[in-house]
Amino acid sequence: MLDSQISKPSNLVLTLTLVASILGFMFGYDTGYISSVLVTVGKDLDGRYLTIPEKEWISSATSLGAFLASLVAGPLADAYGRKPSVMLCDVLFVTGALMQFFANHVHWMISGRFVMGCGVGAGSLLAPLYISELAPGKFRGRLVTINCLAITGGQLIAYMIGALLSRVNSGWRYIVVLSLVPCAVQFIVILFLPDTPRFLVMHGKHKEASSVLQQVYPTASPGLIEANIEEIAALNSLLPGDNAYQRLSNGIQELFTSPSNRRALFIGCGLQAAQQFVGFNAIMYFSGSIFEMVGFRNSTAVSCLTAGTNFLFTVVSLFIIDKVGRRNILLVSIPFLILSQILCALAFGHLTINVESGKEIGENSEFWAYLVTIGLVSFVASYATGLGNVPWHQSELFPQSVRGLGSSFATATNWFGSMIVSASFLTLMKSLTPCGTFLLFAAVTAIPLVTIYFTYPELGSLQLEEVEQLLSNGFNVKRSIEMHRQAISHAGYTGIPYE
Ligand SMILES: O[C@H]1[C@H](O)[C@@H](O)[C@H](O)[C@@H](O)[C@H]1O
Repeated sequence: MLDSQISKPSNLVLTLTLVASILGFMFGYDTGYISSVLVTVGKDLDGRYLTIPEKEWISSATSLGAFLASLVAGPLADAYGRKPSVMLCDVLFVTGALMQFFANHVHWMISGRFVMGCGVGAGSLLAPLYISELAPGKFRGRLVTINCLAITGGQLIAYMIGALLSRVNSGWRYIVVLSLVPCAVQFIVILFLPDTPRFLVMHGKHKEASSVLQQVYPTASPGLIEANIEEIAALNSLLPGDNAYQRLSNGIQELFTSPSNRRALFIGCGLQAAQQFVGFNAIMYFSGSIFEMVGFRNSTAVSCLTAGTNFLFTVVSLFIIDKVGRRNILLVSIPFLILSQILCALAFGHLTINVESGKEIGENSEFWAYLVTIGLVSFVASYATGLGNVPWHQSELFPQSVRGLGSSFATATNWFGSMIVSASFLTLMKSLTPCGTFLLFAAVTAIPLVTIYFTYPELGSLQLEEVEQLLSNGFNVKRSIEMHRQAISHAGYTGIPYE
């Protein structure tokens, strides 16, 4: 009802979306700069070149921290608030960045990446949660996706700065320290912003919650605002329990015992696992190293091509996703992803590469090096259009009572996958050869293609309660496609999933 009162998001909603999206930007920046750091760090740590396991540890420490933090971030945000949790992320970002900036030993660098990773993981859960709880239903889908743009935008900027500073002595330390700027901005601005109405109601602060809602819906009458507060309170009390711990354990029980929640969890975690196990972050974290191996002299600059493609196709995805549908976009983009992986494998098969030294060896033809580049760019483009974006719409899978918890599990699956891929990529390249590694990625990518075909219904145009109903007695893929078709042919449909 409240949604009909407004035609555009209020200033508070826009400001908060932008400020919360700094978490997405930090996610992108911190995971993005490692690609150039790995090739420019030289002998700055422990006075010698990094070994393969050290490189893998430096990149995967962030994913490990993020994995652990994403498990606790949901309950933490429920206990202490979204706002203090975001501020805690900033403290972790700053501590981690300073540890890396001053690092002279590999273990300090790894520890700094781990601490920073804790902030990245918690932030990857908090940003969509903060935005979706404050945003009016009819803008929610689009506002949440601004965070996805911030992630890939952060990665692109990290790559560009990496390329600019690649010839500067110890330039990598400046790339790291620059990340302090957005955190500081976020920490200061968020001090002046409120927590979400849902959190305030959860903690009995009804007066504060009404004042926030009034800023979200400036023209709504006090009566309507009151009714909304009661609605939020009723939804909050769906999960029984006298304290946060009891509600958490009841929530876990509900998530695993209700058939519709179990299916939602299967889809949410499955999509996030697919997003990572197709191997995309092997490119994101190691593209500098890959381009160096195939013989490009300015590998950090060439890497900007992949980060730029990722950003560009995320924009494309945002414009078409609601019309085309989440399911269709995946079913069309994943076959292109597989073809691109096979192309990379084929091209790598014609190059002589020493993964250990990270340098090109032998008489390699430029043709195959360019073909690797084309393969990688089309890998990134097909990924960004579908798998890079769709899994982050995870919160629409779960009913309000277990939304935070369900999203926590899905986010943790994402970081678990990211950790495994980044910790094993160079070892796989060495033991299976680059050709074998990309063939393995192609084989792995075929699994989600088949699974999505049989079990992922089209949810883009459904109301939240309809999602729960749809999943209650099966995956109902056919029915969901029919419902989506009807919704898009319906004149008033705007393509916003929560409307
Ligand atoms: O959605 C994001 C995005 O696609 C990033 O480029 C990628 O590095 C992340 O792992 C993913 O979660």
